[in-house]
Amino acid sequence: MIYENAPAKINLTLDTLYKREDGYHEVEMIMTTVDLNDRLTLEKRRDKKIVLKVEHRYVPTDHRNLAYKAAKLMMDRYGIEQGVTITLDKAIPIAAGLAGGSSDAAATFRGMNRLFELGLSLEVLSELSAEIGSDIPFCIYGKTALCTGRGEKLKMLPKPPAAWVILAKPDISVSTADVYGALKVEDKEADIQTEQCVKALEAGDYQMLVENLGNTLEKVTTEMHPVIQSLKETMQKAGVDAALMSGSGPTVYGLASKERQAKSVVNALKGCCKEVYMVRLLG
Ligand SMILES: C[C@@](CO)(OP(=O)(O)O)[C@H](O)COP(=O)(O)OP(=O)(O)OC[C@H]1O[C@@H](n2ccc(N)nc2=O)[C@H](O)[C@@H]1O
Ligand SMILES: Nc1ncnc2c1ncn2[C@@H]1O[C@H](COP(=O)(O)OP(=O)(O)O)[C@@H](O)[C@H]1O
Repeated sequence: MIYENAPAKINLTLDTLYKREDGYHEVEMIMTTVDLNDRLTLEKRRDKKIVLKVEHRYVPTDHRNLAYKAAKLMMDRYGIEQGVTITLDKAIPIAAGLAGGSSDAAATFRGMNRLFELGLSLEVLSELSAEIGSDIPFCIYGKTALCTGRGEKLKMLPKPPAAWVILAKPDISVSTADVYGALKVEDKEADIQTEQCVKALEAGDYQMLVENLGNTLEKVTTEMHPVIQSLKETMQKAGVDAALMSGSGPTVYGLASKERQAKSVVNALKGCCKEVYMVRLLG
């Protein structure tokens, strides 16, 4: 039996450059992992089936699940003659902008590689995984990276300085495709400081980092769901060092350097958001 951890990610930056001929957006974004993890176990089966066990109302257990897709792709590509039972224990909120499904898929790629002793490098897994999702290559490594192209081209970066992350997931689901679909040129007015953010990571400068977070999709999703703005304001009033929406949303995260500060942000969110997590940056 193989165990794999699937950590959530947050976007420190997300800049959309232009819409490409293939319908995807060319992006430039810095992502890092946080200590909120789905857990997976993988076991071989004698038949050729992929059996996925997940106890969650909104998570499919068939070919629509990204972990299922990852297992199927590995079996087809590497001619694996046995099947696999994957047990998935979800902790990351669904359709939240935290790449839960992508991270599960990445963990499945790594797990299948180990279970069937394929000896593939993370680089090979990362390249293969781009066939089923733009965020999965990043999740294969699960560290801190500058992601370009449609998100699949990676340049690894130093991990961010230690900090607490408060995640607030409002009770709504957001489709990534809908958010990208609603993006207009005017939404790009916000200047996203990718380069400054890279420099802050290279210098290990927390203050510089929190001053240079940004996400072009925040405006788009906030127009659909104004609750995002109010969560951000609640966090700011409670004294976070920075607050931002992650990915296509709707999760808003706040960064805090001190534990006491993070706890008071969690308290301030009571009553306005049911799903709140206080975790650490992993990077
Ligand atoms: C916004 C981000 C930021 O990290 O994440 P989430 O909010 O989903 O966590 C990603 O760009 C999401 O990546 P991922 O969720 O893997 O997207 P995919 O499955 O590849 O694509 C879903 C849909 O989003 C749109 N899409 C995705 C990526 C991209 N660079 N441009 C796009 O326009 C396309 O309409 C595509 O059909
Ligand atoms: N392993 C998975 N975990 C969660 N959702 C999944 C998974 N595989 C496929 N999905 C589907 O993908 C959608 C978005 O998944 P998720 O990765 O949680 O969101 P996001 O891309 O915003 O981080 C969900 O609505 C769900 O139906």
